[in-house]
Amino acid sequence: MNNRFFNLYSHGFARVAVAIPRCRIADPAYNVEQTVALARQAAEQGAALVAFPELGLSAYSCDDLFHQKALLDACEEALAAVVEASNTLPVAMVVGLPLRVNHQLFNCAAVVASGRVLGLVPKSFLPNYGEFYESRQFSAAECAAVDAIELFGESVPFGPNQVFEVENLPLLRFHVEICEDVWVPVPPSSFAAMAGATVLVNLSASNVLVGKSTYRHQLVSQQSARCMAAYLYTSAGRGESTTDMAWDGQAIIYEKGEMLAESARFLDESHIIFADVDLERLSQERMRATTFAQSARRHAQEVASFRVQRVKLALPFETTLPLNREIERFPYVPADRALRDERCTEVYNIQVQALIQRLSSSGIQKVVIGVSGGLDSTHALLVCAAAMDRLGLPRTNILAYTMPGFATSGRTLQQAHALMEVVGCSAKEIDIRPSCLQMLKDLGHPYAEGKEQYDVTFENVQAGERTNHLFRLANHLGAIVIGTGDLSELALGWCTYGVGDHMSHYNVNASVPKTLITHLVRWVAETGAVVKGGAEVLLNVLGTEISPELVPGKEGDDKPAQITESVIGPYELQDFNLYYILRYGFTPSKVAFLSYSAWRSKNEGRWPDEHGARNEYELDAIKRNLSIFLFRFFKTSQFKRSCVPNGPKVGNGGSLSPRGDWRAPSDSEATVWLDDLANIPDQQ
Ligand SMILES: Nc1ncnc2c1ncn2[C@@H]1O[C@H](COP(=O)(O)OP(=O)(O)OC[C@H]2O[C@@H]([n+]3cccc(C(=O)O)c3)[C@H](O)[C@@H]2O)[C@@H](O)[C@H]1O
Ligand SMILES: Nc1ncnc2c1ncn2[C@@H]1O[C@H](COP(=O)(O)OP(=O)(O)OP(=O)(O)O)[C@@H](O)[C@H]1O
Ligand SMILES: NC(=O)CC[C@H](N)C(=O)O
Repeated sequence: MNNRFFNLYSHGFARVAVAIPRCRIADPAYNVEQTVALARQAAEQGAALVAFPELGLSAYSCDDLFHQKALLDACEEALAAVVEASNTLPVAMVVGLPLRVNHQLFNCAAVVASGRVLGLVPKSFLPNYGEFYESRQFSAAECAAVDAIELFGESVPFGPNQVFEVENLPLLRFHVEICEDVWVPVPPSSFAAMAGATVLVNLSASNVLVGKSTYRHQLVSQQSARCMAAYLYTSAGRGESTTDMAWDGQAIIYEKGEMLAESARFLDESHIIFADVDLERLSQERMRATTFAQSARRHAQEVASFRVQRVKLALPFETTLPLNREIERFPYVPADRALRDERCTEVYNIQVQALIQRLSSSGIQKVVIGVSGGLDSTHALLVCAAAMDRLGLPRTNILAYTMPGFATSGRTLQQAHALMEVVGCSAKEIDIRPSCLQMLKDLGHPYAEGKEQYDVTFENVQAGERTNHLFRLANHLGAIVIGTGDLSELALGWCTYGVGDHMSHYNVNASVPKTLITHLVRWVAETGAVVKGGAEVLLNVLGTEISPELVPGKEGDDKPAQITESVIGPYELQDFNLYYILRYGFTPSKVAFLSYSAWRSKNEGRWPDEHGARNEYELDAIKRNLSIFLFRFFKTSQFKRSCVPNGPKVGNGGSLSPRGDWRAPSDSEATVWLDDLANIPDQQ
């Protein structure tokens, strides 16, 4: 078995931990015991990094006891014990202690790994207001006159501007700051991020006050977002002095503005939280947002002052280590109900606003749309209806046509009529078969002579005739043609080029993926937004097998002969692939690992609650469908995307417009992506 594939470290992730030991004031021997026990837990879980609270080896609330030699000596002994333990624990530890340097006392973080102190980081900003008196006992980092000290017989780098790199996991580069450091207008970690740190660690004490927990979340969320980094936050807990303050022991981990883990607060015992941080995603984000580098250039002097300390860790690279992080099945559709409702409202608003602007600026008040009774045209029709309402125009200004061809089923035809009626648009039916037959005759196609040759020409003649009718109707009636093709179809090249459903005057669906369209239509059915009393017909549309209906089924069979997803793969998998490849540029093997984490069992993870069929996929199915995606996306479909109609970008998952999000050559090879499939085992 290929264990490496099933190991999160193989895919640019790192497991990190934040630990909050129960402490005793001025009792380093006790505190180090608790600390090492938690570090052991972190190592057992395969974590590469674990952070402990500010001044954790002594306790934060020692006040003037910090000037007692016995306590300071004991803290150094405790640090030596941490170093000793690190010989057998393959995890980098960041612990807090008071440290004497040149007759001054510093509030320090010690970074310990592989039997060494890699570096010592003094606190830059000492709070001395309100309940804090740190300047009474400590000196700030800038007061230090040295950049290294002798400790345990070795020279150890000393200073705030240090980045620690795990050599055999080079994306893991971390920086350490201490509590108040992140509360100032420009925290030291901002410069560290620009100097290449992907993980920012904060050792805090932070007494608890009402509202403080929320504020810490805001700080950490913002700092991680702005720095495009992970942020690990500790605070002191049970055992600190309550003479004048109280402590809640809050641990939180964020990644680029998103919370990954949070501890309970006010616990009596030691506790630890873990998160699997996607370092590769952070690296990709920084590469894309080139203003990150511009900011680094503006602060070049400070950024250049960072020193890098390196260490190798004996991490569990070869074992199975599955991801312990929620990967949503539907990257475009949040499982959380409230978030989903918010997203649906927002997407409609964006699409409607975009169409309104186009109609207003062109001075055109009517739209032409082909209504098939399928999902995409249903959604586009709903957007048109909402736009007409907002413009104060009658819905009869939507000139909707259903155009049965050789393979249109009774079910979709009936659905199309029911839909147009419930929307209240102007509704007509045009039989395209005579004009298609004429074209097939002109082409000399065998179907014109009664032969059952259902090839791509046969298919595209129908798609083309529909488009031809729609454009000429638009000329004739003073309207624009509204496109319906969605993002997923464009990704896979699943549309008829040029004279076909590829073209329109304005495509409201251009950047909406199929899985989201499904939810938008369901949302309208549930909420009664846009169409009152339309639930039944919308649910029927949702319950219809997705098919282009271009090839007739068997005589008397009302089922479509073409099932789209049996050709191009399940949309739920292809949308997953699309999101991670388009948005983050991940390798196919990483996408497969994520997809496997999300889709391997229908009984794990959250589902959008009203979701219909619940599927699960084995690794071979994930790999097979990914292969279809890669070939179609990279090798055969870009020419269709190089010229697409105008249409709004709706989400950060990206659009495929060559004018915006996706510029790519139409004649590229797909080899590098297809070759990477070899890194995916066929079985779990
Ligand atoms: N790299 C390239 N650069 C420029 N042109 C290129 C090209 N590769 C092919 N071509 C040309 O393009 C043609 C292929 O493109 P195209 O004419 O579109 O035809 P094609 O992609 O072969 O067929 C359209 C497919 O989309 C499906 N479809 C159509 C309509 C709606 C839906 C739906 O469910 O939504 C699905 C339909 O079932 C069919 O399988 C080739 O015959 C060739 O002439
Ligand atoms: N019978 C039809 N009558 C009118 N327009 C049609 C018909 N079939 C297809 N079209 C037009 O061509 C577009 C593409 O067809 P396709 O079958 O891909 O879309 P759909 O049925 O709306 O959605 P989906 O692809 O999700 O089933 C439709 O959205 C519609 O605008
Ligand atoms: N230890 C500290 O630096 C505490 C100060 C910080 N503002 C807090 O309350 O979290």
